[in-house]
Amino acid sequence: MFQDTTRVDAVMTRCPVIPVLVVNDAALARPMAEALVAGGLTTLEVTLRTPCALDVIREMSKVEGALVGAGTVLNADDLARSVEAGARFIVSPGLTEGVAQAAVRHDVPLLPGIANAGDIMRGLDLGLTRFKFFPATVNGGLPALKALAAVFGQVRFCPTGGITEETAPEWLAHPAVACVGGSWLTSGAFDAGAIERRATVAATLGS
Ligand SMILES: O=C(O)C(=O)C[C@H](O)[C@H](O)COP(=O)(O)O
Repeated sequence: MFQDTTRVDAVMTRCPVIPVLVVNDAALARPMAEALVAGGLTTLEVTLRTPCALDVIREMSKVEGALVGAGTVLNADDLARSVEAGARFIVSPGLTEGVAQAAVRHDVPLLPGIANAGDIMRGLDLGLTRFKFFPATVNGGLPALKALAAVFGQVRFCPTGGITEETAPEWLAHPAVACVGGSWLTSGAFDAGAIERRATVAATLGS
């Protein structure tokens, strides 16, 4: 299997931060996406962790400038439903052959989660070189990523899990880190102004 690295890189390098979104109310999808895009974050990961997630993907995809993908994709069915709803990239917490094959079948960029060297080696065997490092902070943090990056020179990462506005810059400073993911942009009660302000800060991190 072969992954078109250029397409995954296009997803990973648009913005330094990918907001990881858990949206419980589809009515909030558009205003939330608009606030993030207004702040400069245009790559949006909608987790399939709420019943309305596919509707959220549909709604957010209507926002001009937004590149909307699906997160928490656990199997080939999740992936197919996400693509059908309009997801333009797929993020999974771990790496399975089923999800990797489905991404090739549906011709959609995939960012699968890895946690160790063995995961990365299985990914390389499947033709993958771009991974989400998950859960990043509890999994050894930046020292662990540095150790993995030293071995796998061709690999690029999107660390996710436990990263904050304060800690994102130290991750982004590592050359193997293309972007980071995080839920801090939209945490708390919905507040479009606060989301836009946080996005504005996040959009310039690492530059
Ligand atoms: O559902 C997924 O696939 C995930 O990516 C899990 C978490 O939503 C992210 O790891 C965000 O973690 P925090 O920024 O620490 O809240």
